[in-house]
Amino acid sequence: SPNLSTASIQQDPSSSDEAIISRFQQYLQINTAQPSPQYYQAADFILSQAKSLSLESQSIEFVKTKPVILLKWAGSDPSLPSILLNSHTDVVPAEHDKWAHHPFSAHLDSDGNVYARGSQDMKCVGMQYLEAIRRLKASGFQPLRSVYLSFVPDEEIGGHDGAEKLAQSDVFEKLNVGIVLDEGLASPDENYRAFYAERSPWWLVIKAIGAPGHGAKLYDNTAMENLLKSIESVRRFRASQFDLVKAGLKAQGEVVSVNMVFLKAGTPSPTGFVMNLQPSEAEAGFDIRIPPTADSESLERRIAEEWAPASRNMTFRLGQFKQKVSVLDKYGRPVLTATDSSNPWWNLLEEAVKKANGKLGKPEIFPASTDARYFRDLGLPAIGFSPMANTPILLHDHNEFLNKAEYLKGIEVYESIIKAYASYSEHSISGDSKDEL
Ligand code: MET
Ligand SMILES: [Zn+2]
Ligand SMILES: [Zn+2]
Repeated sequence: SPNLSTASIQQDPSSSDEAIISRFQQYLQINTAQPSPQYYQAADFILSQAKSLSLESQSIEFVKTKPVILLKWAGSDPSLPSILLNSHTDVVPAEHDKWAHHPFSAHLDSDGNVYARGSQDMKCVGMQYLEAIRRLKASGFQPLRSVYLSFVPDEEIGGHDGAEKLAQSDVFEKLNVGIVLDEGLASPDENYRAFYAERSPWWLVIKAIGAPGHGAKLYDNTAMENLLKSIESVRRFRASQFDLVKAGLKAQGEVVSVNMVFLKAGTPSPTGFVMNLQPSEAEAGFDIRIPPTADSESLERRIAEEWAPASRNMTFRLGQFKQKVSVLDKYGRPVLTATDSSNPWWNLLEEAVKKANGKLGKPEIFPASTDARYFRDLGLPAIGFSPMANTPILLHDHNEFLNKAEYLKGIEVYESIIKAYASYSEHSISGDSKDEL
């Protein structure tokens, strides 16, 4: 009702800090860890939240058992491009016994820290969108543009059955999205971080073969020796890239990262491995991340010629995770979201964060990968942003947590952003121009 006083808003029990944190905890307590996420439990929870907020909702299974939840807060002018607030529902696994608190207990400690897998990556953001809408609704705000929320599965395993399917669907096309917000990273200092692009993942496996032989014999061309030469070469390259970061010349997102993530070799025996036998095969796996502006062809040559040369009996595979490295979207335009006055959504975000008393650092390239790439590939502007300042970066780490006060502050920041975005009345924006092509 328009006569609702501030006092009566504050009396609404669902808007108390305790109720807000309790809803965050409930979402975190749903075990959506890969490889067997409880997607239906998460869907039920999100749909119940949507109902309490009177948002329109649908659950779409582009792939069976992997629901995408799509919520809508209808704007008064449906002809204007809409806002999409995206978040993923899955989380990476956690080693329970290495955490101070069970990773799905969402334990709130005496400092106000909420411990849980997903507290930073990125159940916080999904719930903050909803809480910001709760506050905007309570204040009587009416959006001009429609605001959509997508809760998507499988981001942590590539997003192929989640955001990628959504982005390529007819359902998505009908949403007429003009701007996408997706995840960012925590910031240890007082400045929030915002991301306008991201690196592409390549997951590389190199394999060496060589003559097997007695463990006591010194000879050339063993699989292990062949693999070790490659590992040394990868390490030199890694150091050259890391040195640029250490010298302050480049940010993490601006160099090629390569990290060895597995080693596989040896002849198994009941007690471990056979010790007096040099194996005939050895493999190593690497997580590589490539900035959009990098020369990926030269990297591919380096892999073929230096890291896995046929002359050293080596082969390599890049599998389904050789994501394209490109500075261009499907229309041949820059895939990097503009962070200058050519992109009104960027200016609106900057102003809205400031208005909520937040500080924003210089826009960056996201060092890992997010679902935002599927939307940028469509030619849409997408900004990676998770409002967590004064917070150690703990995504994918043990004891991931987010402080209650930071979480609550983030809700105010989103309230300000969603208000600014949903009120923005200009028709001609960078996100629309795809229609002209
Ligand atoms: C390679 S798909 C992306 C999964 C996850 N977000 C990562 O960056 O590792
Ligand atoms: Zn994430
Ligand atoms: Zn992640």
